[in-house]
Amino acid sequence: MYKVLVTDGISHTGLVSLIEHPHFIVERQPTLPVAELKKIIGDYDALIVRSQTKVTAELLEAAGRLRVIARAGVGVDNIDVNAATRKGIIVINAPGANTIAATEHTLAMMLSLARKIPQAHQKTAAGEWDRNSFKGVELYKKTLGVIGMGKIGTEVAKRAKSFGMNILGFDPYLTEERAKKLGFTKASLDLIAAESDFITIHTPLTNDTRGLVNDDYLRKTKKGVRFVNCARGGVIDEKALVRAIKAGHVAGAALDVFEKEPVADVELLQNPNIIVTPHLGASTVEAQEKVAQEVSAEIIEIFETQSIQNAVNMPQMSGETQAKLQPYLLLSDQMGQLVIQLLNKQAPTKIEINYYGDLIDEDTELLTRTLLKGVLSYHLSDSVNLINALHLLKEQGVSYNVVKNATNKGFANYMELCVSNGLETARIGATVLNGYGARILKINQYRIDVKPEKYLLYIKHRDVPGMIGKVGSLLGDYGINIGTMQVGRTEVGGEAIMVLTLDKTMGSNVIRELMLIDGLDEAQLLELTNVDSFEPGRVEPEKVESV
Ligand SMILES: NC(=O)C1=CN([C@@H]2O[C@H](COP(=O)(O)OP(=O)(O)OC[C@H]3O[C@@H](n4cnc5c(N)ncnc54)[C@H](O)[C@@H]3O)[C@@H](O)[C@H]2O)C=CC1
Ligand SMILES: O=C(O)CCC(=O)C(=O)O
Repeated sequence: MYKVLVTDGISHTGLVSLIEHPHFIVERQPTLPVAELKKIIGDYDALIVRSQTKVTAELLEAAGRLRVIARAGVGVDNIDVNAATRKGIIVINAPGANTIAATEHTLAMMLSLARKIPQAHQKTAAGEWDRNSFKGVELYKKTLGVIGMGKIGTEVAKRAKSFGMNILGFDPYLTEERAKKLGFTKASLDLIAAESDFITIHTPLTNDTRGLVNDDYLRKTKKGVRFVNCARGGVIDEKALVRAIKAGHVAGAALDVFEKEPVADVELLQNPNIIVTPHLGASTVEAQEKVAQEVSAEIIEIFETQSIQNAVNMPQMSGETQAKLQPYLLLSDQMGQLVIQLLNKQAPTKIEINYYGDLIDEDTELLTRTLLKGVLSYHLSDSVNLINALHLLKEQGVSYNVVKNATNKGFANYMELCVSNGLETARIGATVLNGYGARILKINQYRIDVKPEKYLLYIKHRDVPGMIGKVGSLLGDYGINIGTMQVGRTEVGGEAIMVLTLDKTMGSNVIRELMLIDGLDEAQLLELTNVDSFEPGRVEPEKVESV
């Protein structure tokens, strides 16, 4: 028998297939703090949560037999996916099952904002008959800027169009053709700011989208613009939003999600031009049944047939293949993450993967998917997984090609990932060294030898004396410790690169200062999401991995 623990408010009807299944015992608990959950989690094989339960690394330490964590929804930001992956626990979600609920909530919020319905309700319910204070605006013939044209963004835009709105959409994966086909205009963020009367957010919260709507962006928006956020708190800088509303530049905002939930910020809650709901986007009977049905079916499938549909991390592999490919999986994901950052975070149109050495005799499908997932996850976040990476690639119109080369590159195994957007190309080559672990051996045309770490500083410069000292001393001035440093060049005195591993992140001000160094052409902080940051004082033993 498999024991499943269900926390948070998950639909009973949606769980019926699991409850009635002879091989499963389902037990329910209310939302529990980590300390309480820790005491019981060791008894369970699967855990089903919504967004309130925090599935932390600390909790997972106590989860001795847990094989599956199911998020009855889309965003898995309440789950430490890296910690789960490290423990070999599959994390699944239900993408798409709450799209309509979140879409309709967004429209309800937009209409409520336009017509001040919550404010009018409050006054009328209190016994006042005030017909003067609540004059609204129409959506008809207004421009709606949609930031994030994935499942929800697209559905919102379709419905807003039927209100007679003009739609401007921004998404790195939105093509002119798709926008045209749907009757929208593909726009830049700046065009959305300049033209929109309403702006709605539908992106996940990523390094790129955190604080996307900040003071700078708000300054570029049209006076009187109204914001809706039913995606993730943190994409809009709440303090900046309140400032812009108080200054009379932004007319109002409708927020379902917040930087910190439950929200307690009185500046937000008591502002007469801001309306709020407590993260209700997915809270419909239908969506809750559907997300619970989807994760129940998936849990049954995983335990009964070992097949996985919507794994957010990686599928469980068995036996020989797992042992052979395991050392390359993390590296492949890291290569994907790095290459897209080197491509200046532009969506790719073409990807080429080359395998050399021992790898050409293996079934590299899983590595290919992991490399592609690494590339796509920069923009698609939790929506992309090993199962759907190829499908999403096709959907986004990105071509990819895999080549197994009989020649070797002087290493027992070697992988090269090359990504292009039609104008620029970025390339990463890497290997797993027997006894030493993963190494990045090539960035674009330059040879290097770098162990992947959380923060990598990539610098392009002229190969002239003194460059290393200038960079090192500037970082020292900011208290940024350098872990390792590597240089690579194609010819003496020509172009060169420097790659430094850093013990902590750095601000854009440091990058700006680096760029002032004579002979330094480019400086970029590359960040890996699947590596823990270095803790000062901790000596990292070299991992001995078999290839
Ligand atoms: N309020 C609520 O209860 C709910 C909130 N959500 C949240 O809504 C968000 C969107 O969900 P879906 O549409 O299902 O996901 P999706 O993966 O289908 O769409 C997300 C889109 O955002 C785009 N994107 C990523 N980075 C971007 C950037 N920097 N600028 C512009 N676009 C960018 C991606 O390319 C993708 O097309 C997620 O964060 C999800 O967790 C989803 C359901 C309910
Ligand atoms: O479970 C919920 O109500 C939250 C839904 C959500 O935010 C998501 O699916 O990403």
